[in-house]
Amino acid sequence: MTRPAILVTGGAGFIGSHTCKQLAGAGYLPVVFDNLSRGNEKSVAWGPLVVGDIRDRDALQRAMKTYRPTAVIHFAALAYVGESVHEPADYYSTNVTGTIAVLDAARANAIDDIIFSSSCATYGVPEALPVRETSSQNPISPYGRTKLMGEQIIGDYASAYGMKFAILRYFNACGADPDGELGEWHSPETHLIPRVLMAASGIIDEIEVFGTDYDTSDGTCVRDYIHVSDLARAHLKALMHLEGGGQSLAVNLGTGRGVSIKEIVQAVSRVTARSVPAVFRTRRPGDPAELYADPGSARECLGFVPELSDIDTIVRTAAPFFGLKTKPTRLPLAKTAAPVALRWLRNSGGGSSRAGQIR
Ligand SMILES: O=c1ccn([C@@H]2O[C@H](COP(=O)(O)OP(=O)(O)O[C@H]3OC[C@@H](O)[C@H](O)[C@H]3O)[C@@H](O)[C@H]2O)c(=O)[nH]1
Repeated sequence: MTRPAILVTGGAGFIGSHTCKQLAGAGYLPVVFDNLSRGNEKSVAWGPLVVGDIRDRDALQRAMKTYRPTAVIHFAALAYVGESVHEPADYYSTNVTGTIAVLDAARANAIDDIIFSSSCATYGVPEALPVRETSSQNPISPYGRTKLMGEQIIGDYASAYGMKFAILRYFNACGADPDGELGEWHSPETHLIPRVLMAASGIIDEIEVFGTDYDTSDGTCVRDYIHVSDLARAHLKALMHLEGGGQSLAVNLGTGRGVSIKEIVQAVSRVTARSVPAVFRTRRPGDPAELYADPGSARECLGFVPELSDIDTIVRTAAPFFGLKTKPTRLPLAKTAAPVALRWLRNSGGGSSRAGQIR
């Protein structure tokens, strides 16, 4: 029996690749559509790779005509808050124009089910904690605005053209595949947990902690860290929800628990038995002091509960990718994870721009 194909834009990226692995495990064929500008070709291992840019409407059409996907999971985007402030044109072009092109291609091919990567960045500085889906969305960065616009455009397409959507608002994605087949490597790497691990392993000299004077329990920023394999599983649940005739929805994907930067540094030190050199800096512009989700809607609507998102498990799964051993664990970590990660670090220059090639 042929497996139903799912078009996964951005499937060579961090969350996209972990989702492809789970899609394949559940009997789907993930067809990755990615321009490899930030994704990694080595992360595409569970289905075909179409190298193309989401703004290239012809390439999208060709991919859909070739593989006949039954749904689209749309990850492809630029996703650095700081960069979006300095390069808004790139962000509006890729994240907004690109999303419209993906939706138009889906519509032209009678694909009704759309799963969209959104972000807690759409809420801006939250009016209350935990952040509920009904909280007002006032993004404070161009990145956050592009994601909110994406949500609104999808909503309008759904109303007018009979499409159905699952908008998933991620909190802080982190960790790595527990089997050691996939990891987190962004280039440049700006995210907290990978950088703390890089400081622990000596890849960088120290972790810079941005702000120690916030109104939080220990003065550092608090975030809701959710394991990437949990996020991937939520996408699978969202897909099955839509396939089963479920209604369109927009839900937070978080744990409901806030963790401070200091607690992250302590966890890395504890789990890897390494000291983590840290220096304290002034606040990073645009950082809300505290962000954590109310995870209730995802639980009620999708039956989704995180399973790997305690901080020690997050650190244990991510650490091998930075050449770090961890204290004994129940998780079956693959022995090959560290060399793969180190190879990625050396080759972090990234991919090519062979628009529209299908392999
Ligand atoms: O080197 C660092 C990196 C980060 N941090 C701090 O650690 C916290 C987490 O920062 P990260 O950059 O990992 O993540 P952020 O919370 O800024 O945004 C993240 O979550 C929302 C998503 O939509 C964004 O795409 C993602 O980057 C922030 O308070 C940040 O200032 C440091 O103190 N030092």
